[in-house]
Amino acid sequence: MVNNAPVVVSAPGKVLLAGGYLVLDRAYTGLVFGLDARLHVLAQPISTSTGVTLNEIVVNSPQFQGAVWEYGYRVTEQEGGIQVTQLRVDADLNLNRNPFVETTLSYALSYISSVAKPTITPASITILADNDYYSTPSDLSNSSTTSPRFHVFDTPISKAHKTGLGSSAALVTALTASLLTYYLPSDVIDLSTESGKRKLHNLAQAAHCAAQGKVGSGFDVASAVYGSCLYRRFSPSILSSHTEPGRPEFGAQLKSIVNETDIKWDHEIQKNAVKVPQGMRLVMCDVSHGSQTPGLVKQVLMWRKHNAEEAGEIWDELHEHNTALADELKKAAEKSDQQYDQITEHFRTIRRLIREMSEKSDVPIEPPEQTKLLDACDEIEGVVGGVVPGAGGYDAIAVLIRDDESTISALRKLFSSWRFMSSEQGGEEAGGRVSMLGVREEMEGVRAEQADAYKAWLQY
Ligand SMILES: Nc1ncnc2c1ncn2[C@@H]1O[C@H](COP(=O)(O)OP(=O)(O)O)[C@@H](O)[C@H]1O
Ligand SMILES: C[C@@](O)(CCOP(=O)(O)OP(=O)(O)O)CC(=O)O
Repeated sequence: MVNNAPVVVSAPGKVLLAGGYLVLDRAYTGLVFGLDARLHVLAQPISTSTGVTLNEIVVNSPQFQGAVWEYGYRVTEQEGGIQVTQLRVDADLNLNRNPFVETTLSYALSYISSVAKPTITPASITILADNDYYSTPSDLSNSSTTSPRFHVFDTPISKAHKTGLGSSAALVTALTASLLTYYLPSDVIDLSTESGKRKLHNLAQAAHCAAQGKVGSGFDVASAVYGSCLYRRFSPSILSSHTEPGRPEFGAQLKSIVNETDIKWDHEIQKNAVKVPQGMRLVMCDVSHGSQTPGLVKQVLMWRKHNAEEAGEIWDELHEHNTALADELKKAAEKSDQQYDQITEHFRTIRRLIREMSEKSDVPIEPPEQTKLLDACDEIEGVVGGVVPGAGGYDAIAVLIRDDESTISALRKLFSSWRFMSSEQGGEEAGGRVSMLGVREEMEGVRAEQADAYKAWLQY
């Protein structure tokens, strides 16, 4: 029996410490850490005083201006699932759409109505992002003022400066999880079990790929569900042949894909392979106004295609050190006499190989400005090693450090005077600042939260 009591689910952000690009290919794995910056999604019955029509789901993201999206929904014929339509869209149809929210609603509600026949009652959904997902003015000056739990920005979400922690994957995962928990009884899906998590993973990957309009490796959704892990991707063909929401058979096809009725998903999640030694932590640093690097993946893959042998050698060597890094971290976490020299060596080799890949492909994965910054971090006592995470470029660095005040304040001091010049931005004036985010690694993935802790956002 479903009681539609308020539900809150959170999912972590991510950093791909090792395995960028390689993880797109099933032959390789990615070392991904979940982060303690979470995206929280509240689902609750809608309060009728807002003049809600019969079948309506209202989603809002109260940290941003104008971030309210209202949707109508209806059951379609021929097992098409549930069709979701945005209501009251402005004259300019593109004006205020949120493709990640809209697609996730279509996918999750279609799945829900295909596995059981619950009444999809009107609901209010609230999205809250931990502060480190976006640069706030206090980050930019590296000051240590205490900020409210959920910072309210004076901009629309499209203008917020993202710090690259994977907000859309965490949002899609937490939204999917909260809808599943809100509408389905626990004997149909229970997210605290392995099989429940697996279904959540499959459904969130399907929704995230559809919303993005492309099939990435899925490491971000995987870590949002499972937390830190060594990840091997699923075969893209699993998601290549289903129809669109609202079309005949969509609901039935989605149910079969998510429940693995015909085809088994072949992703691999190794939770046990990933550890951080006690007394160490990851630090994420954001380069404000760093250039966007959307074309990197295309260019790297094109280079690999045309230089298969050369690329293959670099990728195999990189993979060896990526997995060795994970192994050494785990070993250091499991024994008491802690020696980090091997870990430092793997970081350095990984960086050398990434630079080689950058040069050969002519893609700025670890561009010279990032090399300078990472080298300067390496000089600090207590820094074990650092890399450009994920796809690299100018946006961020990730550093493994000894978790003590002296290392952290030495890094802060370094960043406080650092002016970042990317050649793409050109000239002295364009220097961005580097700021240390408050986030660190976290092992846990998706998590059911106590609704009481979100009282200020509950309608009753
Ligand atoms: N707090 C939020 N509230 C509502 N939507 C969000 C929020 N955070 C992210 N999103 C959705 O995710 C999109 C950002 O996704 P994307 O550009 O892929 O960035 P990221 O790399 O952080 O995942 C936003 O445009 C919005 O649609
Ligand atoms: C290149 C990649 O392997 C890693 C990209 O990692 P990022 O962390 O840079 O990704 P975004 O959050 O989308 O910016 C692509 C992939 O695995 O999908």
